[in-house]
Amino acid sequence: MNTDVLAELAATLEARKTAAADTSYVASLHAKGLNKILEKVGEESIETIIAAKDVAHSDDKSDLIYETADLWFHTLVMLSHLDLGPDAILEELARRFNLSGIEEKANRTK
Ligand SMILES: N=c1c2ncn([C@@H]3O[C@H](COP(=O)(O)OP(=O)(O)OP(=O)(O)O)[C@@H](O)[C@H]3O)c2ncn1[C@@H]1O[C@H](COP(=O)(O)O)[C@@H](O)[C@H]1O
Repeated sequence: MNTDVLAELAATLEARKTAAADTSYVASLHAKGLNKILEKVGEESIETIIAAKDVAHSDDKSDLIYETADLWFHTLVMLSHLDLGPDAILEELARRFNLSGIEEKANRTK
């Protein structure tokens, strides 16, 4: 797995926070604000679900890969808007290694 891609994308997203909205899609999302970013996350979530459902009727997974990439990308923009990067999420996933989902849920405080 290539986590360098996430790190490189996160660095680009950070740089785009101060870029001009007319030349950068990411900067245009930041300029429109959190509601617009969340709207895109919701839209891409639905498109990913539909693509996943469609895989059941076809061997072609290319749409699912494309839509999941759109979803991950917009989720990273959301995190960046809120001053978070993929590292925090990767650390949380790593913390859960060797912890069963049932045990993890029982230990949740929220
Ligand atoms: N990975 C992506 C990426 N994935 C998807 N998208 C864009 O996300 C948008 C989502 O597609 P939609 O069909 O929903 O877009 P849309 O219909 O125009 O959206 P609305 O106007 O309806 O809201 C498209 O404009 C895609 O080009 C991305 N835009 C940018 N990146 C990365 O971010 C970097 C910085 O991008 P800029 O800020 O544009 O320079 C790029 O170099 C890439 O690495």
